[in-house]
Amino acid sequence: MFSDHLSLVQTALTVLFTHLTGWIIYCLYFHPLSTIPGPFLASFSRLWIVLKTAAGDMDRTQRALHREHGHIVRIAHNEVACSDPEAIKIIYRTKHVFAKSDYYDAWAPPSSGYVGHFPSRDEKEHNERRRIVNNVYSMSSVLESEQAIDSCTWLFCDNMRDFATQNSVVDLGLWINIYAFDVLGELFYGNMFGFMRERKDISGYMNAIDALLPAFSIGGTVPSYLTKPFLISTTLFSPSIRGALGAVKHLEKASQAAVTKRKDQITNNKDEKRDMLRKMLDISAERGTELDFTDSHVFVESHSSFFAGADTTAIAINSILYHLMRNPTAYSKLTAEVDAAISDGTLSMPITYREAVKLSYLNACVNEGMRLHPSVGLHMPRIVPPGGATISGFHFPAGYRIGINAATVQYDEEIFGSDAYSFNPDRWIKGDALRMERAIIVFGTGPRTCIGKNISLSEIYKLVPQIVRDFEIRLVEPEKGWKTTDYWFHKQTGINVYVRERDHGND
Ligand code: HEM
Repeated sequence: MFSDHLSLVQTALTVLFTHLTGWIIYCLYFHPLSTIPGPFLASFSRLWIVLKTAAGDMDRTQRALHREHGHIVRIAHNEVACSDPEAIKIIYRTKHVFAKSDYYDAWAPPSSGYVGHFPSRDEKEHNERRRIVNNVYSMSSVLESEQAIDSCTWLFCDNMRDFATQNSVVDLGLWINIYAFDVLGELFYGNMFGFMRERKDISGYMNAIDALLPAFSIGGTVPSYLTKPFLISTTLFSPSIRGALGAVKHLEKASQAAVTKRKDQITNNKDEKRDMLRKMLDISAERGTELDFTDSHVFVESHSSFFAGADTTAIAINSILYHLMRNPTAYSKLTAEVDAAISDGTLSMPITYREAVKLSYLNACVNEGMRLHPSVGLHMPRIVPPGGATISGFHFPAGYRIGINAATVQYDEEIFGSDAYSFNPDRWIKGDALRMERAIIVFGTGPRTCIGKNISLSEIYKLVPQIVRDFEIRLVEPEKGWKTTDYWFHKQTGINVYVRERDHGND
């Protein structure tokens, strides 16, 4: 009896071993991607990409891999990372698109309807749904709410003044983050959520996003049949994920209540604000039936902006300010440019977006801060469409995954020069800016490019010069770098600063 069991186990192990050996040999020598270099573990499984994503430093890992192997690296048996600037226009093209891969399924809410712009993988449906709201996100539409952004900027500066008087250490990263949440509250609900007023992470929402990001990033990289079980088991076994989901639910309820309240005010003619929420409610009221754009779509649109838009914007602003603090020459040049523009009247107070974008050195600092530390630090995977594609000299059959990480392509030394790893805003003034711009994918590109880009740019171009004008900020421990974690959002922590209010006398 015992020996029967033993031989059964032996047979099973032999079958397993033979199958695994056969699979590895196939992947290494006969698979369509077999000639592409990369880590051994990645060549026959998805284990490498899962483990490296879980480590939270894929940006550095991928840069090292591309330095070693070139533009094309196999990061799973069926997936490739590409760092070739020339490939951007192929992989993220607008016609015969490379659809989003199943990575994005992990980010989709459990829903039978449209899952939202970001996770949607049905390119046709996405295109139709996005067209309904595109105008609401245009720069002219966002700037109709410029005063709302100003009110957040004033509150931010008031708090900084307080800290300056107290000479206390400020966690700048946290403050920029809560600023970005409050701006979205103003734009999408006509009300700040009160993060800055309360000086805290309301309902633990920021912590909730931090807890969910690793689960979604890893859930997207495991084989697709494991995505759901992985997400369910993390919910069951991780108290922090359960807590995070509770916080998200809480904010969802608050958002729903805000939408309902606004609708009531509109019905009673007590609402004159032309913010994003109002514009979307108007679309729903006027053409909702024809477009199938109901209040619940409006709610998803507003709520998902919180998830997608606050951290990303904060990461960009943090990167610009952090690099300026570590590069005193650049910081002084920017301060001089802003001061001069205020003195000669080309920049008003409060600083307007349209005036700020005309400042060349500010532009250079913004571009350089987002180039060196893109807010999304993982590659954006797509599926090679029918017919296949030739990219960087390799032919890829249909169905395989390929993507580019902004944190690799934006370090390309051919394009950005041998100092591509350094913060050097002057490259945007002295170098070939158009050529460099073509290699920048901070906001993605093609049909899935970021819908909230104009919101972020207006925040960045208004807040950064305002801070530079009103304050002098310096790192508490300049020799100590920030800490970063890369779970799609490439977040920084440890940007502790001293703030001093600048004295402009009578100028
Ligand atoms: C500096 C700030 C931001 C950065 C760097 C950024 C980055 C990106 C990137 C790289 C993508 C493309 C992802 C992909 O192709 O896989 C994207 C898409 C998206 N972003 Fe942003 N984002 C920012 C701000 C915002 C804001 C403020 C919002 C909302 C208010 C937003 C909402 C979205 C949405 C909904 C998508 C999906 C678009 C689609 O597929 O149609 N983002 N973003």
